Amino acid sequence: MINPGRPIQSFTQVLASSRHVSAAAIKTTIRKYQHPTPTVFFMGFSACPQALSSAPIHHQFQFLHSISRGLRRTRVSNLRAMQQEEEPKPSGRLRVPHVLTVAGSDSGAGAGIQADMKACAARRVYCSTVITAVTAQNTVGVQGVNIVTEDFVREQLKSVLSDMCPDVVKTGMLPSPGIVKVLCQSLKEFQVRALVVDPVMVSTSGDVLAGSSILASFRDELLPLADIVTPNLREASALLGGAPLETVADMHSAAKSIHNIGPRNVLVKGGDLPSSSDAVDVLFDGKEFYEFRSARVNTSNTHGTGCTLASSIAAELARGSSVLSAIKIAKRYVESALDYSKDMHIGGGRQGPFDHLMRLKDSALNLCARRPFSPNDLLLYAVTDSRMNKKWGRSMSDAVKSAIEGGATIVQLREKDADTRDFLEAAKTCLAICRSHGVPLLINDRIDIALACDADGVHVGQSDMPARVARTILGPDKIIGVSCKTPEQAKKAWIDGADYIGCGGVYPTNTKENNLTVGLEGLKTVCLESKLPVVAIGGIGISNVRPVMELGVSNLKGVAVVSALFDRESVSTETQNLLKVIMAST
Ligand SMILES: Nc1ncnc2c1ncn2[C@@H]1O[C@H](COP(=O)(O)OP(=O)(O)OP(=O)(O)O)[C@@H](O)[C@H]1O
Ligand SMILES: Cc1ncc(CO)c(N)n1
Ligand SMILES: [Mg+2]
Repeated sequence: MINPGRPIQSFTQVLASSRHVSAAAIKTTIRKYQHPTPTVFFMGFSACPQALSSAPIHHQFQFLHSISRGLRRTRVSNLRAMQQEEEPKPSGRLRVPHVLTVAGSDSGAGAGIQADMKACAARRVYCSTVITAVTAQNTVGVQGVNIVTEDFVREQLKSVLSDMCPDVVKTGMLPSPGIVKVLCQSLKEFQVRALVVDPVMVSTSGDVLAGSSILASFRDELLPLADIVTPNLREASALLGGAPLETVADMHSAAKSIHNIGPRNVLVKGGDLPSSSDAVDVLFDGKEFYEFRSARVNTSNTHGTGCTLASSIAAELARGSSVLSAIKIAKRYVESALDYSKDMHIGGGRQGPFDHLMRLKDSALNLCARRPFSPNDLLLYAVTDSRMNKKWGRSMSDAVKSAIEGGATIVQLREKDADTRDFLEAAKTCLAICRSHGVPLLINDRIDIALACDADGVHVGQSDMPARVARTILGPDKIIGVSCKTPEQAKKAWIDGADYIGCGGVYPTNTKENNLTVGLEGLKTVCLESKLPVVAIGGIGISNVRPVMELGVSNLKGVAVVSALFDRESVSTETQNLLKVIMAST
C-alpha cells in the first residue's frame, strides 16, 4: 500500500478512504503542519504499512509530511524524473522554479545575496534569501562585516524551508563554523533537490569573508552534502591545505582531490588564472574531467562573477537541467553579462560590478529622460511607406526628417519589405532625428527592431504580436498602439495594456489591400466605446480631414497619414498644410 516513490496525492487518498476524512481537509492540515517530523514515524510506517490506518491521526499527518519531504529528497540526478512525477497542481496555479541562497549581503550589490537575486531574476527563477552576514563593501574593498547570529540564521532557514519548498539551495558567504553547522542541520531536516556550495572565503579585493577556521566545517560537514562545489583558485588551494594552483593541469588535480572530500561534482573556476587567455573552468564528476572555456572578456567589472556563476548553476538545476548543461548555460550567461557590461562605470575602485540584467546601458545612453506619452502626440501621426519612398527616391530617414520639419507630432516606421539589417540601421538614424525634435518614434509590428534600436514603442495590428505579449516584452515605459475596427477590439487593447488605438480605414485607401472601410460612423462608434485615445487612419488627407476632426468625440486625438504626406513631392510642405487644416478644425 505504501510506496514512498508515489506522489503525496495517492497517500492523501489512501488516508482519506481509511479514516473517512476528506482529502481536502488532510491537505489543509498538512500544509499548516510545520513541526519537524521524527524519522521514526517515517521508518515505522514504511516498514509496517498496516500501522498507518490504526495510528493516531496526528501521527498520520506527520507521516504524510515526512513523505512529502522525502519526495523532495531526490538529488540532481533524479531531477527530471521528479518533475514528471510531481504532485498534481491546483488548476491555474504554476509552481515556479525556486533557489534559496544562503549568503552575505554586499552593500555595493555586485556580489553576495544581491548578485544571487539578480542572476536568478535574469535566469527567470524565483530566489529567496537567508542572510548570514551584512558587509559594508564597495568597489574598493570590504570596510566592515556584521555577522548574523546563529539563532537568527536558523530562524530564517526555517521560515523559508518549512513553507516555500525551494528546489535548490545555493550557499555563498558562511562566516563562521557555527553557521555552517546550523545550515547542515537545516538541510538534513528540510531536504531539497540539490545543494550548490560556493565556498566563499576571500573577496577579490583580498578581504577575508570567512577565516581559515571555516575550512574544517566545509570539509567535514558541508562539502559531503554538496551536489556541486565551485571554488575559485584560491579557495581550491585553501581547501587542499595551501598548494598554489597555477595551470589548468593544477586545476584538474585540485578538482580530483576536492572530490575526495565528498561533493558529487567539483568545478574549479579559473577566472583568476594568470597564464590563460581563455576563462577556463574545470569540472570533475568523480569519473570524467570537463573543461569549460570561453573567451576572457577584457574588463575590470568582474566583482561577483563567482557568486553569479554559482547561483546561475543553481537556477538551471532548479529548472531541471543536468549538472553539465547547467554549468554550460551559467558560464555563457556570465560571459555575456561581462561582455555587455565591459564599458560600464560604477565606483572608483579596482573592480566594478557588472549588469546582471543587461539593461542598464539603455538608460545610460538616454541620459535625458524621455517625456512620457501624451494622447496629444497623436495629432498628426506620420506613417512611412517604403514603396512611396522608393517611388520618390527618398531614404527612410529623409522622409522622417521632412515630416518632422513640417510638424508631424509622432512617427511610425511601417516597412513591410525592408531587410532586417537595413531596417535596423535606418531605424537608428530615424530615432536620432526624432529624439532631437522630441517626437516619439514607433515601429510597426517589428518588436525585435523596436527593442534593438530602443525605439519609443510599437504599433501592432490584429494579426501581429498580441499587445499583452508586446507589453511584457517591451516593459511599462514603451508606447503600444493597436489597430482596431470594433469596440470589442478596442476593449481588448485596453485590457492588454495598450496606450492608444488606431481606428480605420475611415476612407477607402490603396495603402492597405483588402482593408475594410469603417467610415466616419464606424470610427465614431469605436471612439465612444474606447477607453483609450484614438487616432483615425485610412485615406485621410487635406481634402477630407475636417469631418474627421469635427466628429465631436473627445478621445479622438488626431489623424494618421501615409500617402497624403509621403506620396507627394514635398513631404514637409504637405505636412505643414495638413497641420494647418487640422489646427483650424480642432
Ligand atoms: N574576464 C572574464 N571573462 C570571462 N569570464 C570570466 C572572466 N573572469 C571570470 N570569468 C568566469 O566567471 C566565473 C567565476 O570565476 P572566478 O574565478 O572569477 O570566480 P571568483 O573568484 O569566485 O569570483 P568573485 O570572487 O569575484 O565573485 C568563471 O566561470 C570564470 O571562468
Ligand atoms: C557578501 C559577499 N559574498 C561573496 C563575495 C565574493 O565575491 C563578496 N565579495 N561579498
Ligand atoms: Mg568567489
